Amino acid sequence: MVEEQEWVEEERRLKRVEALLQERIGELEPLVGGLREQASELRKRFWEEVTVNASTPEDFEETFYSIRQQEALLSERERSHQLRRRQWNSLKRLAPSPYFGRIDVQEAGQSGEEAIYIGVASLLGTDEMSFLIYDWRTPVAGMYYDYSPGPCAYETPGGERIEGTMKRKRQYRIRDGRLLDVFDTGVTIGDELLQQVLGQDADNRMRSIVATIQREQNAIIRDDHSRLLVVQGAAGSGKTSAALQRIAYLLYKHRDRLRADQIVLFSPNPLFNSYVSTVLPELGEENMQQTTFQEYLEYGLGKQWRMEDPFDQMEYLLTAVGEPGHEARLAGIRYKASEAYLEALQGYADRLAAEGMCFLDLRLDGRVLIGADEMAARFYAGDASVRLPNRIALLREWLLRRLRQLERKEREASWVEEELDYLDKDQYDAVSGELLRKYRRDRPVFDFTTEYLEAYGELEGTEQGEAEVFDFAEQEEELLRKLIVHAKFKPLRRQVKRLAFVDAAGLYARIFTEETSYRTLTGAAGVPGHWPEICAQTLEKLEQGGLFHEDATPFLYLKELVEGVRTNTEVRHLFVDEGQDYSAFQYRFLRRLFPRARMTVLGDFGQAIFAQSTNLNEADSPLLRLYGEADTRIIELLRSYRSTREIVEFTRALLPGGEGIIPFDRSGGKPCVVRRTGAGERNAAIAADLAALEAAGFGSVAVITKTAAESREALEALANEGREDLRLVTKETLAFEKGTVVIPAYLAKGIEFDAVLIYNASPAVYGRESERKLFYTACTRAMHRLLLYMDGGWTPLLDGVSAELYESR
Ligand SMILES: Nc1ncnc2c1ncn2[C@@H]1O[C@H](COP(=O)(O)OP(=O)(O)OP(=O)(O)O)[C@@H](O)[C@H]1O
Repeated sequence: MVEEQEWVEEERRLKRVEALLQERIGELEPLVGGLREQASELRKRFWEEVTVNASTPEDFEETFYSIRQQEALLSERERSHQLRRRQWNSLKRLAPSPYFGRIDVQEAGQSGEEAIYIGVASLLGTDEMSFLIYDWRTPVAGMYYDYSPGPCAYETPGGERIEGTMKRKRQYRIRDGRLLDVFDTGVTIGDELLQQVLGQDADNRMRSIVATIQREQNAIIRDDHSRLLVVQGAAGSGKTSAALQRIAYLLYKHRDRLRADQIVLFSPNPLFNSYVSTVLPELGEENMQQTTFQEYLEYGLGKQWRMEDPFDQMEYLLTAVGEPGHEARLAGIRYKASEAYLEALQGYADRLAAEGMCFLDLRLDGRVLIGADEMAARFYAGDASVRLPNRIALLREWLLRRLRQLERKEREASWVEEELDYLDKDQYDAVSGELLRKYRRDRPVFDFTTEYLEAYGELEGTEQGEAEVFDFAEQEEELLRKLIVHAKFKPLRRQVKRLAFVDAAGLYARIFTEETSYRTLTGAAGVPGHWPEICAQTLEKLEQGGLFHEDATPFLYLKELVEGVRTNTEVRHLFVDEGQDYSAFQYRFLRRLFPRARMTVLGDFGQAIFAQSTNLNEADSPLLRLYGEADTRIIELLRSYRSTREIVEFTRALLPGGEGIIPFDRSGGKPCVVRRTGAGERNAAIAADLAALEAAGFGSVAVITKTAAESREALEALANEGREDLRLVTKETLAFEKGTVVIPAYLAKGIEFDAVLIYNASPAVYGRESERKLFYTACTRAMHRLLLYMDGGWTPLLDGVSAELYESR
């Protein structure tokens, strides 16, 4: 707290700022409403104000200018409405808590010092020159996060370095215009304030953290130079928070050339999307585009594949341990995630330039019209130096031409005759009537035959009029034949245009059938262990029209090597959250997909629960190779903010190397290990604890299970204990809501709860070393309370944890 005199001054200043804010809001309010009405009125009356007359060239010109003038007026109104509205919005956002920080800085060579107040938007004084509040994203405000009192510096937008001395650093807590606290702070940004913020209950939405951004987080937010920024951060260290503030920063800094839709965030699941969706709007920015990798795969591969999603893959791996084929599947997943496999596919595609392309027959009612062999012959007769996708495009053009020829021939086929007979009168009339109408339009029809000939000639591509006089009925039949065949060939043409004549599945399947040729592809690296079994599993799945999750990206990649690459050059910034869950293969894929984007990857290898995970910051991480070390920056976050000190001390003991994780000093009870005999007693204990936690005011509580199957089991068991109100979260759940939920660990990733109850921490559930990270991920979701239940023995994963770090009951 500060001296009384200073408090009075701060209050006085706050009042002044507030008065100004209210005045500005009052001035803008009618304008914002008024302009919007004017613009919408103008839009409604757009055509009334325009004189439309096209009788003479002069009239036409006048009409043209009249439209242009209206258009210009409208867009000017709309622009100024948008600008005013933005100003008004930011003033409204400032009003309840205009600023949260202040630094007093004396620039080198200047005598006086300036008090720089920092808030979520800027506010100019009445002179329109001086800043009463600086937006937290301005360069000068950056010093607030980067320095403690003493020498400081910042870089102007022009790149000039300004040095000075920070004389004071102060924090405020202002709510609804009332000054609640003022702290002068030293090294870190107000531990007191952070204590208060972190001590609050979990929201059903992520919160903005601008007032308490820590120095190491600020480095992530304001990194302007790296092509690839990798953040390896412990659970709860603020990676997702920093990513969202970074997006807000980028949108502010590059506001004249970067739009929110040019930023894409890949998130772990749809539920997470809803969890983070309010942060940017709270900061006055639009949300970026959000997607999951799975969504992209579905878009890229279309609907014809029954694609396994990552959660089903995870369920299989967790539940089928020890079953035949499990190990091979795991080996397959790891191999298919690797750069070696990506390179093998490239080699395979290169070889296809000379031989081995697979095509699919084009068939009409089961009859081969153009055979795969014919296509292959045509394909390989072409110039071998032309790139594969271009050769496919040439083949496509050839196929379309061939189809046109075949279509013409087909008109004489007997099935057409039959179809003609089956045309009912209505269809008949409709078809011929439609045609005739088309060609008679705007013209009085005196000579039926001439009309007909014209239409016919046009369709045939021949000159009309040369032919002798036709019998109409005969011609009509010919025309109908043409239409019938044309309609019949339509799906074939569409198929060809969509390149469906390329047998992508066959090409992919080949890799798993020809071991010898495959070995030559992989060179010295050879194929992974369990190869014959991996082949059998993959082929079986493909034959069923399915695709394992681990095959989806490689399959799409191979398809694109052959058919042409899809890229998105609009996107400028790509954010990958839970980055440890992406494979080296997927990173290479993403880089190719967004060639003009900078990438920010945030993750925690301690939470690498998927089999294809990537270690983000180890010495030979594939991420370092992605853009090269010179263009890559790695930042490590070790301080964990989410959980109490006791929870962090407990959870870090679960991880080898976890000692490096530093808890933020916020106290709560120790984690509690509850041991009961038998599932019935365990469930009763959970139900009783849930009631106690809710009664204690914890609004967001999660019973975390290992799998979806266990979640269903828990839901039923707890319902039998009288808790029929619990909500089950599944991979289909789209919106995150407060309350008490039952959720599998892998869906709780990235999300937090006031209290977490580990449904069953017995060895039968968490018995394997490979489940350590999943267990760790589940436990680290807790902010204030962590309880673990077991019947019978302990999970061996707790063996290394000192008994001092938890309570037993
Ligand atoms: N500087 C900060 N000030 C206030 N709160 C913070 C700060 N940094 C992080 N937090 C809070 O800590 C919690 C964890 O943050 P976040 O979810 O961003 O961490 P994470 O590293 O993405 O975690 P995980 O990897 O476990 O999902 C959130 O409640 C967040 O608001």
